[in-house]
Amino acid sequence: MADSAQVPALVYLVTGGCGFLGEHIVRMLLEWEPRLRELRVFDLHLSSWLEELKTGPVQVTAIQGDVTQAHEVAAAMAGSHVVIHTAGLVDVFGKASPETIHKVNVQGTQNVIDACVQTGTRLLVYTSSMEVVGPNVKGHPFYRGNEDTPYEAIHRHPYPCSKALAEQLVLEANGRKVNGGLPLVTCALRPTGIYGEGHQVMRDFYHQGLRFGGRLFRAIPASVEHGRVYVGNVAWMHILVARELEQRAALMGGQVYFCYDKSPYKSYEDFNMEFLSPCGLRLIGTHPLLPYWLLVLLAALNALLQWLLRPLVLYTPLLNPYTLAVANTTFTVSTNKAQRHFGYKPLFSWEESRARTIHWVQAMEGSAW
Ligand SMILES: NC(=O)c1ccc[n+]([C@@H]2O[C@H](COP(=O)([O-])OP(=O)(O)OC[C@H]3O[C@@H](n4cnc5c(N)ncnc54)[C@H](O)[C@@H]3O)[C@@H](O)[C@H]2O)c1
Ligand SMILES: CC(C)CCC[C@@H](C)[C@H]1CC[C@H]2[C@@H]3[C@H](O)C=C4C[C@@H](O)CC[C@]4(C)[C@H]3CC[C@]12C
Repeated sequence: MADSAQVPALVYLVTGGCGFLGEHIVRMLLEWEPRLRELRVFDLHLSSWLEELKTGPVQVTAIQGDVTQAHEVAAAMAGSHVVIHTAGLVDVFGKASPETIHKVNVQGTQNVIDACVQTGTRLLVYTSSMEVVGPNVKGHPFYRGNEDTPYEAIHRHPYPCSKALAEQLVLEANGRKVNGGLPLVTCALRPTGIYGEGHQVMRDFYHQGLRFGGRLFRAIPASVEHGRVYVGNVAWMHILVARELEQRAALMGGQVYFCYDKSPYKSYEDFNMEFLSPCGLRLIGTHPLLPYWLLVLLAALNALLQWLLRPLVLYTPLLNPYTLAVANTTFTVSTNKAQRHFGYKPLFSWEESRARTIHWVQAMEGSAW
């Protein structure tokens, strides 16, 4: 790779670069990677904001493509030095079939690895997920654990299954010889629940609150901790890993890192209220308003309705047996592995992450603000 002197010589490829996380990675790379010569943004759906990025000093190349098509991935990758593979089908609501989720998340990742080998791209950073670990099907809590905390990772849902398989492929590919004879260096980042500007589920909660006259109703006990991390800090971790991976290949190659920052440990709903309260919404109840057994029943009913209605319409409510189990199981991380291995410190403080997210909610269309 090019010398670390500020010669803009590097070509980066970001798959899924138009998604929620991908957009933050793309914008941050342009701001924080002085060695960047060309940034290739590969996505199934290209966003219009890419156009405004094309006027800067770095060449931004938008590539409409599908990670499930090996030849498209290889063509996009030819001549690139680093690939950040963040494209994925994030579906825990039953919008896509299990086969499609597997195809995009697992076969798509295999195609990225194969393209690295074929084209001689040596550095691969993969966006994995906390869900590779848990919560598991038994609902065991993971309380402020780290990358070495023992936990029974057993999944049935297609999304965590696909992320676990894909992560395994990426880690196993570390050290494989790429075209030219040098070894591939890979590593996987595992964000917990990401929040921040552009977060679709936060948008959904906000609009649901507006429909209920500015009220949301507590469903999950406040004592259940759910790990959250600011999107800007997740993007920053990707940029640091990509930057350090070659120099620290022996230490970082084949490793996994949870994504973390200073966001507080709270329940999923209480955490959301950090942003939604200043935008005029209230969370009703200090305890869940419905007993848990009734929520389980409603979630099961939603699953049944989804199945019955599937021939007619796609019914994908937020509440289903899987989302209820994830929201209702403590899963939080406490680690400093990323700091020890590649000097990560969050770029955004909790106060700044919070302020930016609130500002985004307030600017949302239909906002009560
Ligand atoms: N959102 C979270 O809380 C969270 C948490 C942990 C991990 N992740 C992981 O982070 C990554 C990004 O997630 P996100 O929340 O930004 O999701 P997103 O849906 O906003 O972004 C995913 C992007 O991938 C693209 N994509 C999907 N299928 C594709 C295909 N076949 N070919 C090319 N591009 C395709 C989409 O068009 C989209 O732009 C995913 O891999 C996800 O598993 C997300
Ligand atoms: C029970 C209802 C009242 C609340 C439903 C909330 C539910 C939609 C939320 C809760 C937790 C969320 C997941 C969690 O933050 C982490 C991830 C990992 C990531 O890889 C993909 C997204 C996902 C699964 C979040 C999806 C939305 C969930 C389930």
